[in-house]
Amino acid sequence: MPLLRPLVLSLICSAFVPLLSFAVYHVLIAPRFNPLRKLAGPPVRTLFGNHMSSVLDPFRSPKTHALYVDKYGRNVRIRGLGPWDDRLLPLDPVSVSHVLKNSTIYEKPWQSRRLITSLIGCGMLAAEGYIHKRQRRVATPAFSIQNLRALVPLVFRKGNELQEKWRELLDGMSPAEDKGVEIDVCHWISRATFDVIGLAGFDYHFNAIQNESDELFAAYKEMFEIAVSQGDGLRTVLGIYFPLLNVLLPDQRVKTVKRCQTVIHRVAGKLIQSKKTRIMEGEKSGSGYADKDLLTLLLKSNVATDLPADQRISDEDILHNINTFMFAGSDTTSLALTWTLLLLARHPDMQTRLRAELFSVAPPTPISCLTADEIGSLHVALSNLPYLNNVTRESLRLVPPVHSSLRVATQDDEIPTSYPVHLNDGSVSDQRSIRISKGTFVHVPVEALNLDKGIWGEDAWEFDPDRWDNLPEAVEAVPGLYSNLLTFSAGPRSCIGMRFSMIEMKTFLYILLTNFVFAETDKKIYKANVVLTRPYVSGQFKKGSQCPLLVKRYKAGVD
Ligand code: HEM
Repeated sequence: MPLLRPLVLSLICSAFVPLLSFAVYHVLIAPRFNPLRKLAGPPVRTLFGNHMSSVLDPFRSPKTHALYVDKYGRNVRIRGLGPWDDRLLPLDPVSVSHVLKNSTIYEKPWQSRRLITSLIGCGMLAAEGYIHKRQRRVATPAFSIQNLRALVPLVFRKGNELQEKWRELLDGMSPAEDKGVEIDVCHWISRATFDVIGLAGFDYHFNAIQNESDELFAAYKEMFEIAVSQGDGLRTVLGIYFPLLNVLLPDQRVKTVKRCQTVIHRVAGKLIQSKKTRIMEGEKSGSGYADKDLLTLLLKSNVATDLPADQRISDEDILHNINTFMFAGSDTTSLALTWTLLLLARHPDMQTRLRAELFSVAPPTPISCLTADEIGSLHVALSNLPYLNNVTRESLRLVPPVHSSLRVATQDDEIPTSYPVHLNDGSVSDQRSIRISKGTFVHVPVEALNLDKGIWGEDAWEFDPDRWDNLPEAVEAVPGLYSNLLTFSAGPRSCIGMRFSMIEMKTFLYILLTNFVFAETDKKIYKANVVLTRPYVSGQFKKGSQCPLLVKRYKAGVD
């Protein structure tokens, strides 16, 4: 026994010394040689002080970004989690564009990928490199304009079902003084977008507008709520760095995720198998299989004869991507719609103008009686309405559901700049690039570029759909998959579902605004970034995201 003690001590010492050296090197030495240190940036007052909440909290971030541009220029050094984590915050459109275009150099950090993978599997959101490329290639045909057109009738159907449900709610209550009935539009639209993505994604009826009892719906909902819950942050972080901990000592969060995943695996796995069988039977009989949901299209694209065998993806990957569409495609769209309705409630004149434009293309027949062709024509008419287009773009500019994103440099790089670079010593350099070393985090500022007064003009923080008829020239430099906005990101990792969400947004706006009038309640609604930018009622954060609005039936001439 006495002999063991020195042995244990020496073992501890031999583990402790390398660990300490590692920490000292990364915390105190390596940061001194980080080229980012040369850039100007806001001061850090304590050893573990950081700028995360100033940059990420949408209540503060617009002012923070404006102040940074003013004081430190358009490429700013900010502090991440600790002294080892100096990050680049590029507010120069050329620099942001470089980061997003070069997705092999600037990858998503392994920490966020591991967290996403632990919930929904390694689908397109989490995968990198060759695996991501293969998945994106298989999924791209499913999102073509032609294939999405086939999904339009089901979006109309669900929009109409929501409208009928709200009518029932209004009929069941007697609104005082005809002001309208308070409805949490955030909650209801989220149920409807879940229904849409269930049907469009894999032909599955959640029926969430009617009730929330479906087993698969409950599993997805619970898992996504865990993803956005504050929970025990430290335990979650430890689980990311030491995944074995989740296996050996699972906490409540890990157990719940496991339970949800078991349901999803069983129900969605069965769906995948039955679709595969039907596609094969269709091929054998020569009659084909005509369903147009994303799962069918993914499966077909995966067996297409022009796709080399090594480019195909497994059934497991297919399931992970269906999970990914559910995760990436439901809350984002419902939040975009919720924010648009809130903005229109705050600007009744714009709501009236938009409603008039929507009525100008409304067919005389109720939606439930329209043929597929008539719905197709209505969809085309809606796509071409200029004010609807302006309102949608403006809302997506002003409140992008994805507030910002993160990338990490996988190699040393030079990032081009188009504005003078402010340096740490107070000087301003006209250098045309900045050096980034491997391992540096880059904050992708979606909201910041969308709201930049130097780009969009002094009224950039206001809701003004008409701005889109006369944009400042500087807007052209902003990278973006959609209308020079970073809302759907840009480059090879931009949003694959952008067109689909536009169909959903415009259809729902058409149906809801031609049936109802929306007004604000006296509750104050504010934005908070909880994975996505969500509405909360002031003083009721613990109740979760909500957006109560006064809703009443539209009556011609009483608008
Ligand atoms: C208003 C609605 C939406 C917004 C604002 C939005 C926004 C975004 C953004 C900003 C990204 C890039 C994320 C990053 O770089 O970290 C992204 C990626 C993605 N989105 Fe969307 N999205 C929306 C709707 C949808 C829909 C409806 C779907 C699917 C049906 C979808 C599927 C995806 C997928 C799969 C990715 C990952 C793409 C890749 O990495 O290759 N999104 N989205």
